[in-house]
Amino acid sequence: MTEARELLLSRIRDVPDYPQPGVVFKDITPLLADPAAFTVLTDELAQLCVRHGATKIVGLEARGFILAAPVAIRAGLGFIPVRKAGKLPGATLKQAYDLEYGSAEIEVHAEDLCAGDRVMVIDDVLATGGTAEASLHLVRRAGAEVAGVAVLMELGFLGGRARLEPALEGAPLDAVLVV
Ligand SMILES: O=P(O)(O)OC[C@H]1O[C@H](OP(=O)(O)OP(=O)(O)O)[C@H](O)[C@@H]1O
Ligand SMILES: Nc1ncnc2[nH]cnc12
Repeated sequence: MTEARELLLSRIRDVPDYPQPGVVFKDITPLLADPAAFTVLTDELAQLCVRHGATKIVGLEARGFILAAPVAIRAGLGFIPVRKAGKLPGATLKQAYDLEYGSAEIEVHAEDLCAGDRVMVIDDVLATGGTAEASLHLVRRAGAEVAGVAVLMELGFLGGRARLEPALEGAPLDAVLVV
């Protein structure tokens, strides 16, 4: 493992039985509090966006926002928020999905994405893949193309990559860390 990955891994805290028994929650707040680690991560994700020819960055509420916003600035691209339902004021597209500990709906402003956009979706964790899968459906329903999905951490034992595979339609899924 590279020094950069070791640094990132060391800044992720395992919280057992949160938010429900049997779940090990991957807490990224120690990483966010360390400017060196946060910078390493931002640079790595921004490089992926450039490599995959993205023209817009989508961040997934809420932890995805924290990572995607500095990445968008670093990559020189616009940031588009995908929010939990009921938060965006304009006309939206909405998509329901299941995640490791419940179910939810996400939305995007329909006017924020359009044909010709190549969208990189950024989030902190890929667990079951439900959130990322729903976001890819939103991106395509808005008429845009998927450049890729990039996450800080893939929880390999939950099989999110396999679930996401059909929705990727050949676009890359990059995880900085696989645990
Ligand atoms: O792969 P999945 O099983 O869909 O899980 C991954 C999603 O779960 C977490 O978000 P959560 O909905 O808990 O929201 P938060 O970022 O607001 O804490 C995480 O930030 C991912 O978005
Ligand atoms: N185990 C987990 N830790 C952090 N975020 C998550 N999102 C879904 N599952 C998660």
